[in-house]
Amino acid sequence: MTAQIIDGKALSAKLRADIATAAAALADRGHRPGLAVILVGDDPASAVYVRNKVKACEEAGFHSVLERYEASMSEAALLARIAALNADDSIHGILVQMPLPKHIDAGKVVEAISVAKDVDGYSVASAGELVAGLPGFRPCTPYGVMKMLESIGADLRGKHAVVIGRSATVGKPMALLLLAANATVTVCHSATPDLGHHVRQADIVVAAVGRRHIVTGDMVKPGAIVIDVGINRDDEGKLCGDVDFDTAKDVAGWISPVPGGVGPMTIAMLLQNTLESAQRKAG
Ligand SMILES: Nc1nc2c(c(=O)[nH]1)N[C@@H](CN(C=O)c1ccc(C(=O)N[C@@H](CCC(=O)O)C(=O)O)cc1)CN2
Ligand SMILES: [Mg+2]
Repeated sequence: MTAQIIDGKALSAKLRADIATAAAALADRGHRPGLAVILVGDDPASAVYVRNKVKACEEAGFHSVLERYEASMSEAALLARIAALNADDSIHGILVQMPLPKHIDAGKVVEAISVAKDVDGYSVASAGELVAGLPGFRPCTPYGVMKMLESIGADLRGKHAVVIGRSATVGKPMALLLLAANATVTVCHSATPDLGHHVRQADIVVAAVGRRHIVTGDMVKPGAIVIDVGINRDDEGKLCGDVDFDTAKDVAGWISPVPGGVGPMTIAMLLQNTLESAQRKAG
Protein backbone atom coordinates (compact mmCIF):
# COMPACT_ATOMS: atom_id res chain seq x y z
CA MET A 1 0.00 0.00 0.00
CA THR A 2 1.16 3.54 -0.65
CA ALA A 3 -0.49 6.15 1.51
CA GLN A 4 -2.37 9.13 0.13
CA ILE A 5 -0.68 12.40 1.00
CA ILE A 6 -2.39 15.02 3.17
CA ASP A 7 -1.10 18.16 1.50
CA GLY A 8 -1.06 20.83 4.22
CA LYS A 9 0.36 23.44 1.88
CA ALA A 10 -2.53 23.10 -0.59
CA LEU A 11 -5.15 22.91 2.17
CA SER A 12 -3.66 25.96 3.88
CA ALA A 13 -3.83 27.92 0.60
CA LYS A 14 -7.50 26.97 0.15
CA LEU A 15 -8.42 27.93 3.72
CA ARG A 16 -6.50 31.20 3.43
CA ALA A 17 -8.43 32.07 0.24
CA ASP A 18 -11.73 31.47 2.10
CA ILE A 19 -10.45 33.55 5.04
CA ALA A 20 -9.55 36.39 2.63
CA THR A 21 -13.11 36.38 1.27
CA ALA A 22 -14.58 36.54 4.79
CA ALA A 23 -12.09 39.25 5.80
CA ALA A 24 -13.08 41.40 2.81
CA ALA A 25 -16.76 41.14 3.80
CA LEU A 26 -15.87 42.18 7.35
CA ALA A 27 -13.67 45.05 6.12
CA ASP A 28 -16.61 46.31 4.03
CA ARG A 29 -18.49 46.67 7.32
CA GLY A 30 -15.57 48.64 8.80
CA HIS A 31 -14.01 45.76 10.78
CA ARG A 32 -10.80 44.79 8.97
CA PRO A 33 -9.14 41.98 10.97
CA GLY A 34 -5.84 43.04 12.54
CA LEU A 35 -2.96 40.93 13.90
CA ALA A 36 0.03 42.17 15.90
CA VAL A 37 3.12 39.94 15.86
CA ILE A 38 5.92 40.53 18.36
CA LEU A 39 9.39 39.07 17.89
CA VAL A 40 12.01 39.51 20.62
CA GLY A 41 15.59 38.57 19.70
CA ASP A 42 17.25 37.38 16.53
CA ASP A 43 16.53 33.65 16.30
CA PRO A 44 16.71 33.07 12.50
CA ALA A 45 13.92 30.46 12.37
CA SER A 46 11.59 32.71 14.39
CA ALA A 47 12.37 35.61 12.05
CA VAL A 48 11.26 33.46 9.09
CA TYR A 49 8.07 32.37 10.86
CA VAL A 50 7.02 35.92 11.77
CA ARG A 51 7.75 37.15 8.25
CA ASN A 52 5.56 34.36 6.90
CA LYS A 53 2.77 35.31 9.31
CA VAL A 54 2.85 38.95 8.27
CA LYS A 55 2.95 37.97 4.58
CA ALA A 56 -0.03 35.65 5.11
CA CYS A 57 -1.91 38.56 6.76
CA GLU A 58 -1.19 40.82 3.82
CA GLU A 59 -2.37 38.18 1.35
CA ALA A 60 -5.60 37.71 3.32
CA GLY A 61 -6.24 41.48 3.41
CA PHE A 62 -5.67 41.77 7.16
CA HIS A 63 -4.15 44.76 8.86
CA SER A 64 -0.88 43.57 10.44
CA VAL A 65 1.79 45.04 12.67
CA LEU A 66 5.22 43.49 13.19
CA GLU A 67 7.12 44.68 16.24
CA ARG A 68 10.74 43.52 16.45
CA TYR A 69 12.82 44.07 19.58
CA GLU A 70 16.38 43.38 20.70
CA ALA A 71 16.98 40.21 22.74
CA SER A 72 17.88 42.50 25.66
CA MET A 73 14.34 43.95 25.85
CA SER A 74 13.09 43.87 29.45
CA GLU A 75 10.07 41.85 30.50
CA ALA A 76 8.43 45.05 31.77
CA ALA A 77 8.85 46.75 28.38
CA LEU A 78 7.31 43.76 26.61
CA LEU A 79 4.37 43.72 29.04
CA ALA A 80 3.85 47.43 28.38
CA ARG A 81 3.70 46.81 24.63
CA ILE A 82 1.12 44.06 25.16
CA ALA A 83 -0.99 46.38 27.33
CA ALA A 84 -0.94 48.98 24.54
CA LEU A 85 -1.97 46.39 21.91
CA ASN A 86 -4.73 45.07 24.21
CA ALA A 87 -6.18 48.60 24.14
CA ASP A 88 -5.75 49.07 20.36
CA ASP A 89 -9.12 48.69 18.60
CA SER A 90 -7.50 47.96 15.21
CA ILE A 91 -5.86 44.80 16.65
CA HIS A 92 -7.93 41.62 17.10
CA GLY A 93 -5.08 39.18 17.68
CA ILE A 94 -1.76 39.45 19.51
CA LEU A 95 0.98 36.89 19.00
CA VAL A 96 4.32 36.79 20.77
CA GLN A 97 6.68 34.52 18.86
CA MET A 98 8.13 31.70 20.95
CA PRO A 99 10.70 30.98 22.22
CA LEU A 100 11.40 34.18 24.16
CA PRO A 101 14.82 35.05 25.60
CA LYS A 102 15.44 33.25 28.91
CA HIS A 103 15.19 36.37 31.12
CA ILE A 104 11.55 36.85 30.07
CA ASP A 105 8.85 34.74 31.74
CA ALA A 106 6.88 33.40 28.75
CA GLY A 107 3.93 32.38 30.95
CA LYS A 108 3.61 35.90 32.34
CA VAL A 109 3.73 37.35 28.82
CA VAL A 110 1.04 34.99 27.49
CA GLU A 111 -1.22 35.76 30.46
CA ALA A 112 -0.82 39.50 29.80
CA ILE A 113 -2.52 39.13 26.41
CA SER A 114 -6.25 39.82 26.58
CA VAL A 115 -8.12 36.48 26.29
CA ALA A 116 -10.23 38.07 23.52
CA LYS A 117 -7.00 38.58 21.50
CA ASP A 118 -5.20 35.33 22.43
CA VAL A 119 -5.22 33.96 18.85
CA ASP A 120 -2.38 31.52 19.64
CA GLY A 121 -4.72 29.95 22.22
CA TYR A 122 -1.80 29.66 24.64
CA SER A 123 -3.35 31.28 27.74
CA VAL A 124 -4.65 29.38 30.76
CA ALA A 125 -8.14 30.79 30.06
CA SER A 126 -8.09 29.54 26.44
CA ALA A 127 -6.89 26.12 27.65
CA GLY A 128 -9.72 26.11 30.20
CA GLU A 129 -12.27 26.89 27.48
CA LEU A 130 -11.01 23.91 25.50
CA VAL A 131 -11.21 21.59 28.53
CA ALA A 132 -14.73 22.84 29.32
CA GLY A 133 -15.88 22.52 25.69
CA LEU A 134 -16.59 26.25 25.51
CA PRO A 135 -15.99 28.39 22.42
CA GLY A 136 -12.52 29.93 22.49
CA PHE A 137 -9.29 30.07 20.55
CA ARG A 138 -7.76 26.65 19.93
CA PRO A 139 -3.94 26.44 19.65
CA CYS A 140 -3.16 26.75 15.93
CA THR A 141 -1.14 23.56 15.41
CA PRO A 142 -3.63 21.02 16.83
CA TYR A 143 -6.49 23.04 15.32
CA GLY A 144 -4.73 22.68 11.95
CA VAL A 145 -4.41 18.92 12.45
CA MET A 146 -8.18 18.70 13.05
CA LYS A 147 -8.77 20.61 9.78
CA MET A 148 -6.47 18.16 7.97
CA LEU A 149 -8.48 15.22 9.34
CA GLU A 150 -11.72 16.95 8.32
CA SER A 151 -10.34 17.56 4.80
CA ILE A 152 -9.93 13.82 4.16
CA GLY A 153 -13.39 13.06 5.58
CA ALA A 154 -11.99 11.13 8.55
CA ASP A 155 -14.77 9.88 10.83
CA LEU A 156 -13.17 9.98 14.28
CA ARG A 157 -16.11 8.60 16.28
CA GLY A 158 -14.98 5.54 18.22
CA LYS A 159 -11.61 5.48 16.45
CA HIS A 160 -8.42 4.99 18.43
CA ALA A 161 -6.14 8.03 18.23
CA VAL A 162 -2.63 7.91 19.65
CA VAL A 163 -1.00 11.27 20.34
CA ILE A 164 2.75 11.18 20.92
CA GLY A 165 3.80 14.22 22.95
CA ARG A 166 2.21 16.06 25.86
CA SER A 167 3.24 19.68 25.39
CA ALA A 168 0.80 22.37 26.54
CA THR A 169 0.65 23.86 23.03
CA VAL A 170 0.34 20.71 20.91
CA GLY A 171 0.03 17.28 22.58
CA LYS A 172 -2.45 18.10 25.36
CA PRO A 173 -4.81 20.30 23.27
CA MET A 174 -4.54 17.75 20.44
CA ALA A 175 -5.77 15.00 22.76
CA LEU A 176 -8.68 17.19 23.92
CA LEU A 177 -9.73 18.11 20.37
CA LEU A 178 -9.68 14.43 19.33
CA LEU A 179 -11.67 13.54 22.43
CA ALA A 180 -14.23 16.23 21.59
CA ALA A 181 -14.57 14.55 18.17
CA ASN A 182 -15.45 11.29 19.98
CA ALA A 183 -12.17 9.47 19.36
CA THR A 184 -10.73 7.15 22.01
CA VAL A 185 -7.45 8.85 22.85
CA THR A 186 -4.15 7.53 24.19
CA VAL A 187 -1.38 10.01 25.00
CA CYS A 188 2.19 8.67 24.86
CA HIS A 189 5.29 10.56 25.94
CA SER A 190 8.96 10.25 26.80
CA ALA A 191 8.26 7.96 29.79
CA THR A 192 5.98 5.60 27.83
CA PRO A 193 7.60 2.16 27.55
CA ASP A 194 7.20 0.36 24.21
CA LEU A 195 5.82 3.18 22.10
CA GLY A 196 5.33 0.76 19.20
CA HIS A 197 2.84 -1.29 21.24
CA HIS A 198 0.53 1.74 21.48
CA VAL A 199 1.08 3.14 17.99
CA ARG A 200 0.32 -0.25 16.39
CA GLN A 201 -3.24 -0.04 17.75
CA ALA A 202 -3.91 3.44 16.39
CA ASP A 203 -6.34 4.32 13.62
CA ILE A 204 -4.94 7.85 13.85
CA VAL A 205 -1.39 8.70 14.92
CA VAL A 206 -0.35 12.27 15.71
CA ALA A 207 3.39 12.51 16.31
CA ALA A 208 4.31 15.70 18.17
CA VAL A 209 7.30 14.86 20.28
CA GLY A 210 10.15 16.57 18.41
CA ARG A 211 12.28 13.45 17.95
CA ARG A 212 13.37 12.57 14.47
CA HIS A 213 11.83 9.39 13.05
CA ILE A 214 10.51 8.12 16.38
CA VAL A 215 7.62 6.50 14.47
CA THR A 216 8.68 3.90 11.90
CA GLY A 217 6.65 1.92 9.38
CA ASP A 218 6.70 -1.26 11.47
CA MET A 219 4.75 0.61 14.19
CA VAL A 220 1.95 1.72 11.87
CA LYS A 221 -1.33 -0.20 11.56
CA PRO A 222 -2.15 -0.82 7.88
CA GLY A 223 -4.43 1.93 6.59
CA ALA A 224 -3.91 4.25 9.58
CA ILE A 225 -3.89 8.05 9.28
CA VAL A 226 -0.47 9.40 10.26
CA ILE A 227 -0.03 13.11 10.99
CA ASP A 228 3.48 14.39 11.59
CA VAL A 229 3.82 17.56 13.69
CA GLY A 230 7.59 17.22 14.22
CA ILE A 231 10.08 19.71 12.83
CA ASN A 232 13.59 18.26 13.17
CA ARG A 233 16.81 18.30 11.19
CA ASP A 234 18.63 15.20 9.95
CA ASP A 235 22.44 14.80 9.98
CA GLU A 236 22.70 16.78 6.73
CA GLY A 237 20.57 19.59 8.17
CA LYS A 238 17.57 18.61 6.07
CA LEU A 239 14.13 19.18 7.59
CA CYS A 240 12.39 16.01 8.77
CA GLY A 241 9.51 15.02 11.00
CA ASP A 242 8.90 12.65 13.90
CA VAL A 243 7.77 9.98 11.43
CA ASP A 244 10.05 8.00 9.15
CA PHE A 245 8.05 8.94 6.07
CA ASP A 246 9.73 6.46 3.72
CA THR A 247 8.78 3.38 5.75
CA ALA A 248 5.44 4.69 7.13
CA LYS A 249 4.04 5.67 3.71
CA ASP A 250 4.08 2.00 2.61
CA VAL A 251 1.76 1.00 5.46
CA ALA A 252 -0.43 4.04 6.27
CA GLY A 253 -3.66 4.92 4.45
CA TRP A 254 -2.98 8.66 4.74
CA ILE A 255 0.17 10.50 5.76
CA SER A 256 1.23 14.14 6.10
CA PRO A 257 4.73 15.11 4.96
CA VAL A 258 7.34 17.39 6.57
CA PRO A 259 7.75 19.98 5.16
CA GLY A 260 4.41 20.81 3.56
CA GLY A 261 2.11 19.16 6.11
CA VAL A 262 1.13 20.57 9.49
CA GLY A 263 3.51 23.59 9.38
CA PRO A 264 1.60 25.61 6.77
CA MET A 265 -1.69 24.77 8.53
CA THR A 266 -0.46 26.49 11.72
CA ILE A 267 -0.39 29.82 9.90
CA ALA A 268 -3.80 29.28 8.26
CA MET A 269 -5.36 28.60 11.68
CA LEU A 270 -3.73 31.71 13.13
CA LEU A 271 -5.53 33.74 10.44
CA GLN A 272 -8.74 31.81 11.16
CA ASN A 273 -8.54 32.65 14.88
CA THR A 274 -7.80 36.31 14.09
CA LEU A 275 -10.74 36.45 11.70
CA GLU A 276 -13.02 34.91 14.36
CA SER A 277 -11.80 37.44 16.91
CA ALA A 278 -12.67 40.29 14.53
CA GLN A 279 -16.06 38.70 13.74
CA ARG A 280 -16.88 38.40 17.45
CA LYS A 281 -16.00 42.03 18.03
CA ALA A 282 -18.04 43.15 15.00
CA GLY A 283 -21.00 41.21 16.38
N1 LIG B 1 3.69 32.24 19.26
C1 LIG B 1 3.99 31.11 18.63
N2 LIG B 1 5.26 30.66 18.62
C2 LIG B 1 5.54 29.50 17.97
C3 LIG B 1 4.54 28.78 17.28
C4 LIG B 1 3.22 29.28 17.32
O1 LIG B 1 2.25 28.68 16.76
N3 LIG B 1 2.98 30.44 18.00
N4 LIG B 1 4.85 27.63 16.55
C5 LIG B 1 6.25 27.33 16.26
C6 LIG B 1 6.79 27.96 15.04
N5 LIG B 1 5.83 28.24 13.97
C7 LIG B 1 5.01 29.30 14.10
O2 LIG B 1 5.23 30.19 14.82
C8 LIG B 1 5.86 27.55 12.72
C9 LIG B 1 6.80 26.59 12.46
C10 LIG B 1 6.86 25.98 11.20
C11 LIG B 1 5.98 26.33 10.20
C12 LIG B 1 6.08 25.75 8.84
O3 LIG B 1 5.30 26.08 7.98
N6 LIG B 1 7.05 24.89 8.59
C13 LIG B 1 7.31 24.41 7.26
C14 LIG B 1 8.80 24.23 7.07
C15 LIG B 1 9.57 25.49 7.35
C16 LIG B 1 11.07 25.35 7.13
O4 LIG B 1 11.46 25.09 6.01
O5 LIG B 1 11.81 25.54 8.13
C17 LIG B 1 6.62 23.08 7.03
O6 LIG B 1 6.44 22.33 7.99
O7 LIG B 1 6.28 22.84 5.86
C18 LIG B 1 5.03 27.26 10.46
C19 LIG B 1 4.96 27.87 11.70
C20 LIG B 1 7.14 27.75 17.43
N7 LIG B 1 6.81 29.04 17.94
MG1 LIG C 1 5.93 16.77 24.27
